[in-house]
Amino acid sequence: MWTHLGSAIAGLMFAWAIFQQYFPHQIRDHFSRYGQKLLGLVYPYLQITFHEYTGERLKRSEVYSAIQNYLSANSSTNAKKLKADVVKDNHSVVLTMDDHEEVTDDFNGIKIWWSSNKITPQTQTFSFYPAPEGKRYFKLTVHRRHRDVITNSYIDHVIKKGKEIAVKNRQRKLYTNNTSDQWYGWKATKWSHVMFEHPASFDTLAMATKEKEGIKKDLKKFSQSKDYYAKIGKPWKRGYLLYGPPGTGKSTMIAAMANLLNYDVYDLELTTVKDNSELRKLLIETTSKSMIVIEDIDCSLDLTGQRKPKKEKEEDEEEGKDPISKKKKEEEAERNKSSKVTLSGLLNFIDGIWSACGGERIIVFTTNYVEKLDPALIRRGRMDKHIEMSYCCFEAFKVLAKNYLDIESHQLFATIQNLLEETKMTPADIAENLMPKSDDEDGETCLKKLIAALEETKEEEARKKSEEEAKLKSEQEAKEQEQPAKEDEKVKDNDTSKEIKENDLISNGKENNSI
Ligand SMILES: Nc1ncnc2c1ncn2[C@@H]1O[C@H](COP(=O)(O)OP(=O)(O)OP(=O)(O)O)[C@@H](O)[C@H]1O
Ligand SMILES: [Mg+2]
Repeated sequence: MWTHLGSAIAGLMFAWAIFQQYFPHQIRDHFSRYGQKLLGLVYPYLQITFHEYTGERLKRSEVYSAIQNYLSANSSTNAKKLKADVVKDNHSVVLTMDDHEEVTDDFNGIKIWWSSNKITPQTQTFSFYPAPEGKRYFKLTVHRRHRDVITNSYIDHVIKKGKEIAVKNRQRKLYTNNTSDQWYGWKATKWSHVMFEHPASFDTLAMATKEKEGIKKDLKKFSQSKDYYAKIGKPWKRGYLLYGPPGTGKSTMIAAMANLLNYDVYDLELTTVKDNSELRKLLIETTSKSMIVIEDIDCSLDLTGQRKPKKEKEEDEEEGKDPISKKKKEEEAERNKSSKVTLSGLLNFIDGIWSACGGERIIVFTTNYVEKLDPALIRRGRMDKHIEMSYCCFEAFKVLAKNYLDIESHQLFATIQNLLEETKMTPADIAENLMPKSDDEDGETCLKKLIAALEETKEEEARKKSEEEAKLKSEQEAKEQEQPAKEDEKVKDNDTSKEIKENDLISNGKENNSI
């Protein structure tokens, strides 16, 4: 019976195809409605299509991408024709279904057919531009009696699994913003990117264990709190302020954070952003699961909203000598004249309505001078967590010794611990000393080298301290010497003014008498 029904359907479909091809469209239109209905009565299958591009702005459909990922995982054993895409460090190859291929899937015993299709546009005119790509879509076919299972749970299952596969396959990116004159023309992009391949992790980050664990916990909690943020009615984002002297690991920490959460990084150079509206356009283009980083925020924007290019002082010295750098500097100054990213613009970006688009974002500011920042910029709620990156403590040193020398304990550690408590050395300097410079430098030699460097720093600090104390003392003495001299002058001044007053009185009296 099923074979008869099958051939009847095939016959009907064939007749339908002939009809579509040879009859004028007026007649076709007239019959098509009835034809579809008739076919619908006997055709026992349900078909659902998922197009690659949807909406007027031709945004690539997330559902389509998820299905593509899901099917790639299933189809490589199933489909006969596969397409190869190279992903992740250009090393691994992901196979996806080729156009016009069909695969089957099984969901709780239900058989589902998936086909990948492409509608190629028919262009008759000659054009210099490459022919537009066809419109791709996936078609799901299943028996009608499973309609509820498919629409209620199977499609959700496919999308969820597809997204998980995407996260696993994803090669993360490091974006930097382009200047707006690069935003126009062919292939205009607001952000350029390279693959994000920084090796830093929380394991290799040198800092006190308790603090480190606290930050890791905070980040993990944030990334799993989608529902919580929705419940309290706040956009799903969190601000981090990293502050501390140069070389204490602020940039390293950002890389470790991105690696922990598997996020992209948008490194926003504010000095090249013309105004608030440009800033908004840039940020709207950022995707979720990302970190937006503004390094050295104190150099990028001053409190009045006037822009200051980075490393201005260093360039000033060079500028006089070199005509090229002078020209560059003039151009930069010209650009900055028209730059109007203001503090309020930046605050809007942090907590404005549109900053919530997409969600799951971490905003990080770094600075060497936290005291220079406007309190409005860093108040809790905007920069939710303030992290001080400071000079190397013993716990941080132990991480570095393990990373650089594979040493977890050593008799010299006690000396190093004492010295670290008495001196201020950044993890960057410690790391530099611990790194073997030649093959014959073993772990112990490097530790001794570090001890020597720490002792030198300690002496230097002591010398500076005593110099400062001597300076303070001499200033104090100078002040004290000035004091009696001033008081003498005051007394003298008082005497003279008394004399003048007395003289005035005498002369006034004379005048009065004369009247
Ligand atoms: N806490 C740390 N843990 C591990 N390595 C560190 C740490 N701090 C510094 N380093 C090492 O020192 C180098 C410089 O550190 P990093 O660039 O992170 O410092 P920074 O605080 O961002 O400095 P700046 O304020 O100048 O930007 C890094 O490449 C890293 O190797
Ligand atoms: Mg840095």
